[in-house]
Amino acid sequence: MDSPFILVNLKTYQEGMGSNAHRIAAAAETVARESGAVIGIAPVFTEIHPMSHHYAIPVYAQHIDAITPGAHTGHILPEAVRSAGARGTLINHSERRLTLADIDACVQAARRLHLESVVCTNNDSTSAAAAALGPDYVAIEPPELIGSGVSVSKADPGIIERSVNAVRAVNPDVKVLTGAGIQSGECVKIAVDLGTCGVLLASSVVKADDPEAVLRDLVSML
Ligand SMILES: O=C(CO)COP(=O)(O)O
Repeated sequence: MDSPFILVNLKTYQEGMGSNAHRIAAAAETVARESGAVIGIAPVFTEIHPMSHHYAIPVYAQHIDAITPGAHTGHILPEAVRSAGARGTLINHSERRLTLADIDACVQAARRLHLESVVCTNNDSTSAAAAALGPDYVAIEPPELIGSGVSVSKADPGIIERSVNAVRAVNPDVKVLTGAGIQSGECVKIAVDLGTCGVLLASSVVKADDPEAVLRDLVSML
């Protein structure tokens, strides 16, 4: 198996901005180096460039828009994310839902620009639909557990298992992540044992007093 992948979404939490964001990125770099896990970070757009240039960790955008260069105002151009140094991008996060047509266009734009695509889904049917678009990753996150402090690995392992099976049946090249309430090494181990290649998480790291300790715990059982 590839190295496990821990992707930390800083969202727009106050605790994930400015110097806090850099503290989390530095912690991710340290723990990734120590453990061999791949720890990525998805900061606000304006931090993509500084983070991708200062830290030896992959940096992801939280969203891209399904547009090409031209007359659009206030959109997130995939080419701009790429040139800011992003390794990849989330697409269709629960807090930034897109139409199916736009998800497809975003996956195609990411492929064209050599950006990794992480399409977020809310159940096993949408996981299967997302896999049909051929992204690099599908990330299953039950919306009701996001930010709840209740881990999908413990509260709903069935949705992870069904999504892994659904994605494999449609396109075995697509890797699966899971998220929502992930907070410990045990949560990550359950997710990996169920066939995912890692987790997508936010609050347990972003809001922690000691993000490095939480990251170290997340990779402790791999
Ligand atoms: O939405 C998420 C990651 O993108 C999950 O958020 P929490 O880890 O805060 O539940």
